[in-house]
Amino acid sequence: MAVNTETEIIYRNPIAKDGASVWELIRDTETLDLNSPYCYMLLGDYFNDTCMIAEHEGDIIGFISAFRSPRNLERLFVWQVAVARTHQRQGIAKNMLTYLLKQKACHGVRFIEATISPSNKASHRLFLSFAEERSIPSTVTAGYGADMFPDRSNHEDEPLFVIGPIINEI
Ligand SMILES: CC(=O)NCC[C@H](N)C(=O)O
Repeated sequence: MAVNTETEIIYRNPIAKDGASVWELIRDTETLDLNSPYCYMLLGDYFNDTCMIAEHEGDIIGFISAFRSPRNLERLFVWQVAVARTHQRQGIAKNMLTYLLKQKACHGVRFIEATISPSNKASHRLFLSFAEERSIPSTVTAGYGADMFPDRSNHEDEPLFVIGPIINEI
């Protein structure tokens, strides 16, 4: 059942204690690679300046994990974007990405990168519309091919989307 949440969403950076709830969110969306609960705790502890939570009535219903490339700080790699099934198609992912890019930790970011598998239609829509609405160029290259994943994992290709250069502040 979709929930109309136009006014009640809270956007904030995660903390380590959010790890278990984020893990449950990713598990329940069934579209992303499910990392360990420990991984989501680490993200909330060490990378939380470039991660974002969306919360509705105390429940975590959205999550973005990202980090700036250690080799090139102008590049923000967006690792995962997830919104609960009950809250999708309401602009929550775009709001999380917009709020994230306005964070002090993202000042100076000129390229947004992400790998998006063909079946991840929601992230396809998010990244391409985000770029189009701001007239920012976007490119797609090979990324991580299915053949890079373990045999029998049935993992899809993970093409690399790059949005940029971002000239003006988002
Ligand atoms: C943007 C996004 O959510 N990419 C997912 C990459 C990968 N399949 C994962 O789930 O970590």
